[in-house]
Amino acid sequence: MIPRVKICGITRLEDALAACAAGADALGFVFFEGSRRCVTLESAEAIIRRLPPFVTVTGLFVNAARETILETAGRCRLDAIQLHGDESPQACRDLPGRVIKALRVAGPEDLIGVERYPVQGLLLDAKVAGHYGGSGQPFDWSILAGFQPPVPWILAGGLDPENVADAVRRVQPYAVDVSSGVEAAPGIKDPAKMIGFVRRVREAAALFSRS
Ligand SMILES: O=C(O)c1ccccc1N[C@@H]1O[C@H](COP(=O)(O)O)[C@@H](O)[C@H]1O
Repeated sequence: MIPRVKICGITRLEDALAACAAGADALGFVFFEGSRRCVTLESAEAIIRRLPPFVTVTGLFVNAARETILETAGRCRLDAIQLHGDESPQACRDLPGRVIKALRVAGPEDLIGVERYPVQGLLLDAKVAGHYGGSGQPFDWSILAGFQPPVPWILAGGLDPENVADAVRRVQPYAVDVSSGVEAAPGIKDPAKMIGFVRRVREAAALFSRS
């Protein structure tokens, strides 16, 4: 299977269109004021309105109020909601539509009990003190040996064009999610890095399927 690619932390229309041209399957918008990639509702709405069809739009939230998420999801017509804070399984259940729960991972103990989350996808990001995510740090992928959650899972955390092929080959996720690794500066994407990232994912998956 070829992993889907989500490029997260979009703040500008030109970056969104470059990500789509590079072949991203999904784009992510960070609605968390503590992030250097935070986008306003108005900007996100304006960008999303200009996107081509068949590119999925995800909104990222950190411990946000349900009403805030619902309003943002409605106005931006989000296809999926990514919860990147300390949201409980019940908070995930209380949201409509497709929900992705992000988990911060440092060791095998962080993978225990993931089946409690009633979501359509799980995202694994590095656990880094002082960060809810987007740290640009990878975690030790070897802890994923034998990881078989009941829903599709997404690998995130410190991925970039140099390491993503190795990641895909080693852990075979449903999707990969990248933010820092394809940036020129926080919140500013680098078109060449996005092209390289998508290409490496597809090449790695093609090689894997032939071996
Ligand atoms: O990007 C952020 O600033 C951010 C803030 C708070 C929670 C999550 C955030 N980003 C997400 O974290 C992962 C990994 O990002 P990176 O590739 O290591 O930079 C990804 O899903 C980002 O969208």
